[in-house]
Amino acid sequence: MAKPAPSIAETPAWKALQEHVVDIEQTHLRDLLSDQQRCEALIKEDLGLYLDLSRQRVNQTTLKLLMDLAEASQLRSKVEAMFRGERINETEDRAVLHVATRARRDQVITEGGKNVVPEVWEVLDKIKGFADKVRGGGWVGVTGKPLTNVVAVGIGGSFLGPLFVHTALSTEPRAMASSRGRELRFLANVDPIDVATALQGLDPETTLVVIISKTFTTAETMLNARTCRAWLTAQLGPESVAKHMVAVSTNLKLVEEFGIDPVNAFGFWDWVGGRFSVCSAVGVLPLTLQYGWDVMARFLAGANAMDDHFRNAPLESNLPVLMGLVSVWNISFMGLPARALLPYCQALSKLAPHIQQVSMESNGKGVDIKGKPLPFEAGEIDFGEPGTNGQHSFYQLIHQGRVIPCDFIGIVRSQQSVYLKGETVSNHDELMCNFFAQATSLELRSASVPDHLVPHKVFTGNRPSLSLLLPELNAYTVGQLLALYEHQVAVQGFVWNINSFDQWGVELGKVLASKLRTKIAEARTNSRFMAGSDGLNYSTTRMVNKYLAGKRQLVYDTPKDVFPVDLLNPEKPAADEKAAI
Ligand SMILES: O=P(O)(O)OC[C@H]1O[C@](O)(CO)[C@@H](O)[C@@H]1O
Repeated sequence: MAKPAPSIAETPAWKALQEHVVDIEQTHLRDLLSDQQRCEALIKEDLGLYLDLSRQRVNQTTLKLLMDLAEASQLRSKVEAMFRGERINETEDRAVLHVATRARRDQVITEGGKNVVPEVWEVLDKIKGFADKVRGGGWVGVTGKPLTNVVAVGIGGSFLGPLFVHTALSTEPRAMASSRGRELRFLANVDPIDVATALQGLDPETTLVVIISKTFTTAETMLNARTCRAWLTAQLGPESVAKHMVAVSTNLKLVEEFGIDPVNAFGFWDWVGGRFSVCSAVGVLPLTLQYGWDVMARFLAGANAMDDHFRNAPLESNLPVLMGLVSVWNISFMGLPARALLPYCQALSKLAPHIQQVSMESNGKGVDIKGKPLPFEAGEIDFGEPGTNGQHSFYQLIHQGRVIPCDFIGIVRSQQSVYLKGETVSNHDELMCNFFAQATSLELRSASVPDHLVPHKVFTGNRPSLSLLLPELNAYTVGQLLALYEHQVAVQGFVWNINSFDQWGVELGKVLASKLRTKIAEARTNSRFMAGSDGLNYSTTRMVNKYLAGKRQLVYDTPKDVFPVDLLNPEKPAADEKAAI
């Protein structure tokens, strides 16, 4: 039997980095920053992006050792295997080809020996054709009105990426112009409050509902889909589904069973992971309906440019590779498992929620790709908020509490320019002053204060961060940014030798929720509280009974086969309240 490959942690490259930590710990970041040559070596410019890694606790030796680690982990060949369509998602026996969803029409990317790019473009052309019709009034609702509102129903990867891109574009002048008079909303949470938020004020006659689910089995999405269907049909009749509901899925059979004409379904493939699916119909359909094809074509081109860079640029100047290796350094060697994503741009307010899923669902793993327990902790704890809001929230901890590596993201030209007469600087310059100041203040050590306040006011500094400057935030650069972070996460996983493309950890919760659904339905149907014999532990049984007793009635009213219109009408009491009156 072949001897199992040694863990990456047993390689000389890993051990050399462990030993190197001692050297770095002796050097304060302020001193590292005084070496201009070092700084130059750590500032990279490509594709119009400016990446400054000089505020990381690394020197040229660290970089060299990280390159050795890349070599030891066979990073290059793993990246190639991904682009070549090999089944690197071993536990699901799937290729990982989200890069194909933004391939140029003339590119060749194969899966199972077949070029998949023509199929990708078939769907993109279908999206363009459909969106042009809806936007141009060639596709109207059952009552003949144009469909100006879109509600995208989906969760996780079928929600967070599209929301991130929508938020990034909704204030961009060109995208704003092309979306005038249109509205795009999202419905993700199975909480009926989210239904109310998503549908409130919308007229079903002018609303198109897009159900987005890779599997078309996700419980939350399917209940929300049925709820939206009930909302539409209650007011427009069952025939409205054909005109007001379309779907995005890999499971076209279930789409049809749901009642959506397969002609109005937009497919994708099992080789696109949910959290990497923004550039498939998952994101491109709702976003093209909102912004038009030209905008979305630029978004795809931006992501594609970053893919080319990731595949071809030398490791030493490869932006996602460098970001990935530096984060592995922070997490696995410097003992800094968290990272704050701090865009100085309100339009990037949904970057952190999206990257949380991309990163934490991908790399939150405890075993290597062959199933062997990892001798180190993989994964990164990601969180973030746009500056300057974050400064007035959690930055205190970042400055004087725990050490959290920060990604500062700044934009050279704002989407929205304001410069008031009498002000020293423009509003955007004011924002960017904070961007520059925050990165600098994390590196400094200062103590010029009265003695008794020294312990409180001292900044130990020496806190790593990176800065990324984008020339502007438009569809193209949003595509670049998305792909940059997707690939950074892949680099981490390749180095740790884990499978970044499965997500078995989220399955148990789904199974238990389903079991509880059955139990709660039984309790309500039979008008009885749960007993210890119901297969749930004491704690759960007690809390569920508290919940059941807390409702105004243990047993439901007869369920409604139409949407409770009063949910969206504050004038009328809700159904539960009526029952209690
Ligand atoms: O698109 P689907 O199949 O509804 O899945 C939604 C999400 O659920 C997950 O499987 C787990 O939460 C994600 O990976 C996925 O993005």
